[in-house]
Amino acid sequence: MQHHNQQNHQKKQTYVMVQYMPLSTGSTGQYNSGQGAHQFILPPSLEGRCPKLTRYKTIGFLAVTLLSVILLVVMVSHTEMAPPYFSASRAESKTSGEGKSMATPNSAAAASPMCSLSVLQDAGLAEETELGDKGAEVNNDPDLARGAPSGAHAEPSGVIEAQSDPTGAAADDDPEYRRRFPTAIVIGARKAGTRAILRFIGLHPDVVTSRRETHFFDREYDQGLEWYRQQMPKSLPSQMTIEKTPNYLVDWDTPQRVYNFNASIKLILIVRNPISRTVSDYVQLRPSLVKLLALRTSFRTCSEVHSDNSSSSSLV
Ligand SMILES: Nc1ncnc2c1ncn2[C@@H]1O[C@H](COP(=O)(O)OS(=O)(=O)O)[C@@H](OP(=O)(O)O)[C@H]1O
Repeated sequence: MQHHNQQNHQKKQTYVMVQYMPLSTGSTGQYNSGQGAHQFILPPSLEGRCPKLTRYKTIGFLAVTLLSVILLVVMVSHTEMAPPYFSASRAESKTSGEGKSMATPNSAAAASPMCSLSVLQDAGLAEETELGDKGAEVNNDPDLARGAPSGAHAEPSGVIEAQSDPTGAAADDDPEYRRRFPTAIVIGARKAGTRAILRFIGLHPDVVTSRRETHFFDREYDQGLEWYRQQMPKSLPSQMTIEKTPNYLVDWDTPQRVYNFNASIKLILIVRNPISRTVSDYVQLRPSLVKLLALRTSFRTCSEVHSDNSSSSSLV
C-alpha cells in the first residue's frame, strides 16, 4: 500500500513537472519521469533562430489583407458598371410592354450613342415590321410555309434563348412575350466583327438577339418558317429581334429567299479591310483546310495507285 502511494506520488510529480516545463526555446532542464532524472533541451524555434520572421509574418498578413480589400473594392465597382440589360431597367422595359419609349432614360444604354434607340431609328432599324405568325401569308411564299408544324408553340430541341434574357421569368407571364421573326439580319461579312456589332446593338433593352447563327436562308430553308421563328429569342412587341448569319452575304439563294420572306427587312452589313479579314478567315478555316488538303492528297494517292493498277492491268 505504501509502495502504491509512492508510485502515485511519483506520477503526480512527473505530471506536474512536465506540465510546467519552461517554454523558452533552447533552454535545458531536467525532469523526473519516476524512473530517474532526464535531461532535456528544447529545440530553438524558427522565430528563435530568425527574430525578423515575426515582423515579416506581420507585414505579409497586412499586405494580403490590403490586397483583399482592394480586390473587393474593384469587384464592387465593376458590379455597379454592369451592362444595362442586367439592371432593373431591362426588367421594367420587358414587363411593361409599352413601346420603345420605355427604355429607361438614365440607363447606360440610353446614355451611350452606340446603344441609343435613336441611332437605330435614324437607320430605319426600329421601324415596326413585325410579321408575327403571319409571315408566310404576308410574303406569299408557298415554299416558306412548308414544314411549319401545326403546334406553333412546340419547343424544338436546342432552342436559342435570348442572349440577354435575365428577366425571362418575370416576362414569361406576359402572353405577349413570345418568339418573333427578326426584323433585321446581320448578313456579314464573315470575320468583320459581326458578333461584336450584334452584341453592341443587343445591349439596348429594346433589342433581342439570337445567340447562334441560324443559317435558315442558306442551309435550313427546308425546315420552314415556323422552325425559323422558334430559333429566335422571346421578345415583347416593343422589342426588335435581330439574328446574324454572315454566310448570307455569299450565298446565292439567300437574297431571293430573304426578299420573299420580308421585302422590308433591314439588312446590316459590316465590312473590314479585306486583307485582315481574309487572314482572320484563313486562321479560322486553317484546321479544316489542312484536313481538306490531307484528304485531297490521299485521294490523289488513291487515284494514282488506281490508275497505276488499271494501266498495268491494261498492259497485261
Ligand atoms: N470591336 C471590334 N473591333 C474590331 N474587331 C473586332 C471587334 N470585335 C471583334 N473583332 C474581330 O472580328 C473578328 C471576328 O469577326 P466575326 O464576329 O464577324 O466572326 S464570325 O464571322 O462570326 O466568325 C475577329 O478578328 P480576328 O481576331 O482577326 O480573327 C475579332 O477579333
